[in-house]
Amino acid sequence: MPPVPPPRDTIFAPATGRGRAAIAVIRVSGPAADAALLSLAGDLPEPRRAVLRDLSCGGELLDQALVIRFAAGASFTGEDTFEIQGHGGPATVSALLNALGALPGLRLAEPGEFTRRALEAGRIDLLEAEGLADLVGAETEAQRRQALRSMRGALGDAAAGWRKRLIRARALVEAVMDFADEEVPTDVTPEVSALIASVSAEIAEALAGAAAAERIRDGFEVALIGAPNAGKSTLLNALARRDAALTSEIAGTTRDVIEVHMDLAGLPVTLLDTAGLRETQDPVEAMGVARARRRAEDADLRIFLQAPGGEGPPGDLLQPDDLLVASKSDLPGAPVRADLRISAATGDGVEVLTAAIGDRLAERAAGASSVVRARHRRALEEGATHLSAAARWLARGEEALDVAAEELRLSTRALEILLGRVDAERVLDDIFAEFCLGK
Ligand SMILES: Nc1nc2c(ncn2[C@@H]2O[C@H](COP(=O)(O)OP(=O)(O)OP(=O)(O)O)[C@@H](O)[C@H]2O)c(=O)[nH]1
Ligand SMILES: [K+]
Ligand SMILES: [Mg+2]
Repeated sequence: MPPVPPPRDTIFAPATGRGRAAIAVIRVSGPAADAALLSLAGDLPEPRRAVLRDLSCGGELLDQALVIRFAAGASFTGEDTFEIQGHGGPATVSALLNALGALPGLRLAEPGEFTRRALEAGRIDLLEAEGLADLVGAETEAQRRQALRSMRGALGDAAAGWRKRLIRARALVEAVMDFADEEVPTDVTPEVSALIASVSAEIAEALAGAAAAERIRDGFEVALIGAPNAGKSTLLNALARRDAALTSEIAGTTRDVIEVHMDLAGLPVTLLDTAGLRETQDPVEAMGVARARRRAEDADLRIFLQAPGGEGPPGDLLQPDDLLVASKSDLPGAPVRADLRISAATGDGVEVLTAAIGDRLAERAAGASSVVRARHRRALEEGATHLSAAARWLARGEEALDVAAEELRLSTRALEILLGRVDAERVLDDIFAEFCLGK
């Protein structure tokens, strides 16, 4: 006899954020959900109907709340589920959570556990779960749009289509192999080659937009660089609208890289304030300068600041798209070669600079594909590698058909890993660690 699976816990968690609020939503899912609702509300309402109920525990009234019940098979998790839309005060939420925790078979959910159950029940697939995690975490407009596309299956649909074509390609190759010594009815090589070429081209196109998509998800890095006292930290504070970095008239004030996260024209941006670039005998400042160079090199965009009479741009750090900014435009001094002029002290030109940064990043963001995670990119790169190997073996003719078929199988497998149809367990913990409680 197969071992009997242990009875599944019924899980509950607040689905809305902590703190004072008009309404808090608490979600409950699992086999004991109906019994729990019956005990709290005194009856079992019809599914998918919002009903007002007095919720009590041991004769004590806890809240008057809206309750919605979802039956197994017609809920997000696939299980019996109900939601309480109660009053949002922290004490009310605590009282409801305590009451739920005291009921038999109920326990607090782990982060992401509702979504995990939805995935296990086949209500959503791995890529949709990832999109959902991104949507819950989305802080800017570009992230919201991208996550919503992921959640609605943008990459999943494409990958499923590629997989189908590659399975056909492999079936064709294997059919020829089965005819080994007989007359092959038709030459299938042109169709197989065409299938491989078209899928390869589409994967290559998706991969070309991966870097931009990953940036939209994780944020673009923009580094402020320049000589000491160019006004980098003062500009950072002006852009962040808060005192994020120390500023002073002493050259070499900033040492560590200071990061400020912000929403710039709908795009997620991490601004980096860095140590002023110069030769220095001070070992700690020298470490700061080395760090500044490293981070500036890795950043998506560099803003080089030059104050009147200040040092010009270093030839080795700047790239064609970077911005040259003349700083402290309120001060007299010989004009320097620059894309624009700003004064962080008066605020002059700061908005123009923000717009220029936004334009440059928006141009890059426009090239984004639906390959939003490193996991997706690696799976597609692997698939593409096996596809080009398959194409090479196919070109060798009949004696290499079995190797070509094997390479086609491996590329299909890479797509299945992407889709979460194989090997999903391995990535689940990473994905669900990102979720907040109650999702
Ligand atoms: N007049 C004027 N002074 C400025 C402006 N921006 C910064 N300053 C002054 O210039 C000095 C240096 O500014 P910081 O922001 O510390 O310069 P920094 O580039 O971060 O310097 P390090 O961290 O030492 O590399 C401070 O005294 C600022 O008040 C500006 O737009 N106009
Ligand atoms: K300074
Ligand atoms: Mg500074």
